[in-house]
Amino acid sequence: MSAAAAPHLKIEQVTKRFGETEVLKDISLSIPKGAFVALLGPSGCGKSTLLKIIAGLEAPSGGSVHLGGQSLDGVPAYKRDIGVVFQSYALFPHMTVNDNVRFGLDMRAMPKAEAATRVGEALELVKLGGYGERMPSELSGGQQQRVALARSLAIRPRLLLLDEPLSNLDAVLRKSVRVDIRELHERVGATTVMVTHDQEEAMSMADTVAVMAEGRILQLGTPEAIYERPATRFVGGFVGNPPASLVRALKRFEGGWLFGDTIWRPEDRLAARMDRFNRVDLVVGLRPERIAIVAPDAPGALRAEVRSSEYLGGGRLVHLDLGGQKIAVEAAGAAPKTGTSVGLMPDAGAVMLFDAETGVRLERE
Ligand SMILES: Nc1ncnc2c1ncn2[C@@H]1O[C@H](COP(=O)(O)OP(=O)(O)OP(=O)(O)O)[C@@H](O)[C@H]1O
Repeated sequence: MSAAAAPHLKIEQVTKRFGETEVLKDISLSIPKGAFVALLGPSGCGKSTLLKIIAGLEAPSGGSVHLGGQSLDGVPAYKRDIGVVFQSYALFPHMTVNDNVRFGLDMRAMPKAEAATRVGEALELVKLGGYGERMPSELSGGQQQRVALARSLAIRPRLLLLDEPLSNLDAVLRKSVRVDIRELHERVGATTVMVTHDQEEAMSMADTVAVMAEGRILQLGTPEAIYERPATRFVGGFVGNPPASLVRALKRFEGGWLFGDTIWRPEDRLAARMDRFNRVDLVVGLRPERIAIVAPDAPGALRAEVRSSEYLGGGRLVHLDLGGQKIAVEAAGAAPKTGTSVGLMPDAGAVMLFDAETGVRLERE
């Protein structure tokens, strides 16, 4: 491998135990220079622990971490040249914005004039030039988070780690800071690893997403790949807003599948796909935005009963009962009446088929 192609951050077979509990199980991940990677997973899956191991705030039980080709084994956190932004922005309340941003530079005993230039540059980067003399209490939550980012960037880190950077912000600010951080990444190109449990954040900000569960990486890929081709039922049911509905189907006869107490005869091409696996039991993943509501007796439609609907501004999310299983469908126009039967016509190309036992997606490329 040429030096240029070597990964900037390389995590190899990292494990972590706390007493008897193994919270990270054989994690390997290679991240090229300039990438923005999100570690996405539910609470407790080990993503913060992995971030702390990279930062040097926790030691791994096994495996290794290399940055820029150099082993970080035994290198203390402050010597790693890694910038970390935590969810609580942890600004010093009694210090001005300038002094907060300069903090890491003072720790490195940088000459005053050079430090002042760096502070100015970092505040410009986060669009807070002119705010240097303010106290943190005179800034909004989003601005405070940007000061925390500037503080991390001022040291020109080899790696930027973001631990749930938006979770202390309200819903509106969260969306604008999300765009700010992404645009900052486009301009600065700092290699970034962000931890989040919010799939929308991960999918919209990062260019590579690592979906984690129970101490393992289940899938690593672009947001598009993870959305279009989830490796497992867990990933399909975790990403997407709202995520895919996962319904269990039992084969009744060639071309006829039972969902609870409802028989479905999918259109020929889809029926052939489903029959091909010669299984009696499948989990079918259906994306709410890839299903049309049609007449209940339309050929190839699934029959379901409307339970409720939510108005979402641009459309509605209709919740239905499919032979005792839940399914959600995005619909434009008026809400279908609760209690009525409708037909659901999935876009055959977007139907995902999973092994009911292992959860692994069938038809993997
Ligand atoms: N210092 C510790 N001692 C013992 N157990 C710990 C310690 N730190 C974390 N754990 C446990 O390790 C598991 C993973 O924790 P971690 O914080 O990495 O998860 P997470 O995916 O970041 O979750 P969250 O989003 O809730 O922070 C959890 O079960 C947690 O209780």
